[in-house]
Amino acid sequence: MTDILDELQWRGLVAQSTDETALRDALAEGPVTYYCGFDPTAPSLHHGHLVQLLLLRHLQLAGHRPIALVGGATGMIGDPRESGERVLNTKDTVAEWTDRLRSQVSRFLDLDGANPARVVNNLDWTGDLTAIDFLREIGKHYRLGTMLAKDTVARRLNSEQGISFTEFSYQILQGIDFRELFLRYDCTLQTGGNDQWGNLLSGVELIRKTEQSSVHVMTTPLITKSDGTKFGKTEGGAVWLDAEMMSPYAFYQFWVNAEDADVVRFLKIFTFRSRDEIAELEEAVQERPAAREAQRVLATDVTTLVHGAEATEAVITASKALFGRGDLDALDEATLAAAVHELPSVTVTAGDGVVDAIVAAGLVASKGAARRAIGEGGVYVNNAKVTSSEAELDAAAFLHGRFAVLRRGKRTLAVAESQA
Ligand SMILES: N[C@@H](Cc1ccc(O)cc1)C(=O)O
Repeated sequence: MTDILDELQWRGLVAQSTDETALRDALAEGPVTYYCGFDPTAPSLHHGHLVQLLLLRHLQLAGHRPIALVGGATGMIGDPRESGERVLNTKDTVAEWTDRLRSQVSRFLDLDGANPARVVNNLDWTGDLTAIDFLREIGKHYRLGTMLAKDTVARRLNSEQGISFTEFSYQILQGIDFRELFLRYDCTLQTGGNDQWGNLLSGVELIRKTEQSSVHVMTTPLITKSDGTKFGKTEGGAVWLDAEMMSPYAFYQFWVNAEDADVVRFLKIFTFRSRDEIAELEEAVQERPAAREAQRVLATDVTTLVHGAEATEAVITASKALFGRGDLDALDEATLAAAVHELPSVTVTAGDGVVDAIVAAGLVASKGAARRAIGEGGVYVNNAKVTSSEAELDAAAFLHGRFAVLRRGKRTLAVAESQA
């Protein structure tokens, strides 16, 4: 069996760790209990959390014991971020989002078997902690100099806005969590994004001081794109894992649009494909980039992982149908709505001319160009070739009474939406 740390390093999932040799030995010796925390700062996890979930899963598949922590307590405080002080959410909101995250993370881990995952909420041990106990029993172990030197704190301290005592204290809460999980479950490894380094060490130091034990941390690198733009930025903000916040169709599109220069790196990080499979896909990128095989594997695997096989199949069927390789009539309304959601759109009334619609949708520059395109046989409504410049979008053209898919040539799409 390959060394799991080697495997994770090969995948590009490791940025830094405490004593690498000791960690490697610990992972080789037997099952290690490890954890990663997720704060309810939104109703859903996103692409950044996905990296952490994959790391948890890889370690679980290698026989180790995961704990996914949801931050019912830390979510009420807020991890200091560079952009400034957070607005506190109500306790009800935090509780609701914590529940949602709990069920989301559970889907990525095996809750049964020989090394089942646990899902815990840090409110269970932080909720009843009194201010006096917090200051006497925990606060005494924290040196102000160390706390102030933490990257995120230092940056905020030097910003115009500064940092509240509330957010400044966050690192202690995360330290308490690691110690609690160490005491309860013999958890000896915490993982997280590289921006979490300071928070991870908080627990390492607390456990060293109060339990005279040494534990490990390991971080994942920030995922970057080769063109320098931010990974995971879409029109709707983040790449959400919740199907209500980002349709599986849009989710699939995000991955299938990965650049050739990024796709192999993303396959290693976001899929469970083997070295051989990835080597083959790498060759495909070099030899047949236009076929986008690697991108399709990436998008299919990640969408299947997050939304399941059935939703993924529906997405693939829909995107084929949009481009004329399948039956648009067969798509259910929700799938079709998701599929046309990101297309340029024009609102029309039944009876409007195709020429006007494709001009308004931006598929052609002018009415003259529209007539020429139709004359050349390059305009389609719902995949049927338009044969006359006089053609109209009659009521029957609107799928589910709502959408007519307009296409210019092979690839350029728009949607005409029927006025309600
Ligand atoms: N601070 C982490 C979340 C977290 C919360 C509690 C923990 O014990 C660990 C991690 C983040 O913002 O991503």
